Amino acid sequence: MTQTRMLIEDRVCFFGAGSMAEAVARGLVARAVIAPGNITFLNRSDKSKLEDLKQRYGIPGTNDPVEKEQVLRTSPIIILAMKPKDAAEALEQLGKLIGPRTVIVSMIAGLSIQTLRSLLGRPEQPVVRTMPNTSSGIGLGVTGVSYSEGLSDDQRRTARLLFESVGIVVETEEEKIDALTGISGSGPAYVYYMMEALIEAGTRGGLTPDQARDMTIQTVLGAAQMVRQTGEEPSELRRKVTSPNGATQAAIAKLDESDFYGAVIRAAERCSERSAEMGRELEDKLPKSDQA
Ligand SMILES: NC(=O)C1=CN([C@@H]2O[C@H](COP(=O)(O)OP(=O)(O)OC[C@H]3O[C@@H](n4cnc5c(N)ncnc54)[C@H](OP(=O)(O)O)[C@@H]3O)[C@@H](O)[C@H]2O)C=CC1
Ligand SMILES: O=C(O)[C@@H]1CCC=N1
Repeated sequence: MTQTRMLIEDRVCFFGAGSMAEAVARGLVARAVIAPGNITFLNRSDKSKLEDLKQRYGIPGTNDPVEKEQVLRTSPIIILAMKPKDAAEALEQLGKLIGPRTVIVSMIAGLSIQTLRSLLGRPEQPVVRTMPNTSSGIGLGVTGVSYSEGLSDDQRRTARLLFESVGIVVETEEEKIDALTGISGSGPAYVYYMMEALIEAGTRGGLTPDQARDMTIQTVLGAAQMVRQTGEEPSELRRKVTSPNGATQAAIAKLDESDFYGAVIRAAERCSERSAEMGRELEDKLPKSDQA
């Protein structure tokens, strides 16, 4: 039997098997970018999660310390997918296992390339810092990407392909990744929050929960597609909904009373700031001599 050639033939390990690792891996497998057998999930304790991932996507995983070490030693691409609070310990372990050509792809919010390399104890390791979002799981992700020096063209291409296969990629200077986190990394949560409120308003108005949900989904999808397909600015499209002295104008006035527009901007800015703070908290774990 001939095997289909995949876009990525290298083995990829997700160091961490939570929401974000699952979203990216699910997209990669669904789009036949990489064979499930060439991916490995690693976690610490949650064996049932690994079994569930194996069943749903055919991707193997382990939380056995000896097997984990073996996978980390031999994977040419390792995607860091643990929470920032767990990163220092994991990177200290990882630094002792990898070779100089292993590509480390980090999805960890706030963690700079420099701090990451210092925590690994490998100042020249090829590193790709990314900020994806969970919509990668359905091929509609947005991923910000920054590269360290020392990556070959092939390594860059493969890293880019990992995320391009599950959405759009925005290559940017590393300083902009925290700002990007405030828009696209966390952005889905703001949209879901607004959807929660719309569903609640619908049910308060007498619609069934299912009706309110379906209407809210289609409204958000339709509005996003309108911006994309018409090429018009959101402000212009909003104007077209808003009849003078009509119902929308009354609704927008209510939003303005609560400074909705300002609140969204402040939320995105606070998110970016928090991302940078988390990075500094990780930097503080380094010996003083290694801190920037
Ligand atoms: N969720 C999101 O929308 C986004 C998240 N990110 C970033 O992605 C990263 C992961 O987030 P998320 O997926 O939400 O987190 P989750 O809590 O869902 O998953 C974290 C995973 O890391 C594992 N883990 C922690 N320490 C270790 C270790 N030493 N060895 C092996 N596995 C370990 C956990 O295993 P166990 O459960 O067994 O302890 C768990 O599987 C974070 O750094 C976050 O900043 C970036 C963009 C968007
Ligand atoms: O909440 C967090 O810290 C991560 C970063 C972007 C989305 N989730």
